[in-house]
Amino acid sequence: MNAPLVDIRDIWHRFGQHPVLKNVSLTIAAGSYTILLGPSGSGKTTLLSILGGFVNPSEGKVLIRGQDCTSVPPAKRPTTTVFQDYALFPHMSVGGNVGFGLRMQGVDGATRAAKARDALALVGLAAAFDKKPHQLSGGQRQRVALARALVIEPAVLLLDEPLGALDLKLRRQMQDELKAIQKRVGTAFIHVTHDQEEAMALADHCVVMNDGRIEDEGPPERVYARPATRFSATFMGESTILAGTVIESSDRTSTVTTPVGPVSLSSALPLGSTAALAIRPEHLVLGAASAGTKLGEAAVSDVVFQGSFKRVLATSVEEPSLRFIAKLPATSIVHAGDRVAISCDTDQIILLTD
Ligand SMILES: Nc1ncnc2c1ncn2[C@@H]1O[C@H](COP(=O)(O)OP(=O)(O)OP(=O)(O)O)[C@@H](O)[C@H]1O
Repeated sequence: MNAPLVDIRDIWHRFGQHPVLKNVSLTIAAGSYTILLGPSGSGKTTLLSILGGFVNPSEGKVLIRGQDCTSVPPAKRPTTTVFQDYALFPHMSVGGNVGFGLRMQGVDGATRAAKARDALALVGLAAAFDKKPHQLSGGQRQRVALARALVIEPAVLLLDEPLGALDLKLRRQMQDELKAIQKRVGTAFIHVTHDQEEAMALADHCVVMNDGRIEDEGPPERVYARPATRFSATFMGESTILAGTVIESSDRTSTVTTPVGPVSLSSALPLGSTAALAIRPEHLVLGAASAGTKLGEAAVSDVVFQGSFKRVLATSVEEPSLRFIAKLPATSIVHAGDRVAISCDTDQIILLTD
């Protein structure tokens, strides 16, 4: 197997007494798009700052291309960071901004201008070379920041909430562009966000962080379909969670008591252990009799039309603290106040390990 481009080993980080990263290890493959996803305070930015050389970890190592970079200052390591506020120089032209890093490296003016033009072309802004940052839109300024980072050809590009300042529509547009640019240049991107849709749209490799630890990591399709933990199942997309105890177990099957009655699974689990089951919204069936697992009756509390589908919230009649979250076709006829039978395809029940 090829050595990873970035190898993060056993990182702990404390601000004062407070540990914000707790034994984080992670490898990043060359050419990959990695998303660090997690709620506010989970340690994403701290990890990115350690990768960029802005923060020295309390313990652990960062190797880039096999070299120990843990204590190497930002300008001397093969990484560049794109910050959320872009940090463009307002008095300098777009071309000057993009060529700035090369100027710091002592590259001559003609080469700088040529490389800055190429980098601007790469992000679709060739015509903006002589403009000033204030003449550009938010999305364009974001692309200038990206060109400025890419022009110095880093091995790893670090992006801290790069789309955070954009409105939702532009944000989704820029996601497509970011992904296309990353594939074009082939540089490894490591991108911090708390937006799970952004993670699913962009990542080859998604790292779910919670309270200073990595909860789950893998291709977003895998993290979504088979989340490793309960946190991952609720943070990367939504789930209905049923918690219970294993009351029957054989070589290949188990039965778990849940607030809505016993549920059989095709996995062997230790008798008496606790289990959490997650069901994705698109796998819940409302109303119509289903051949799958019956989950009792529920009262529909809210129906939200979302264009291509309806998001339905319903409260279990058997266990009022249990809330079902379902996603139904936009044409479904369902109203708040309806009482419906709930079921799901047994094969789609996700067993969570924590
Ligand atoms: N310079 C600092 N001094 C003290 N505590 C800090 C410092 N920077 C971050 N923290 C704390 O470390 C924890 C992790 O912060 P971090 O910014 O890494 O999280 P995050 O997941 O990136 O969150 P957000 O999405 O809000 O930026 C938080 O509890 C934060 O308050």
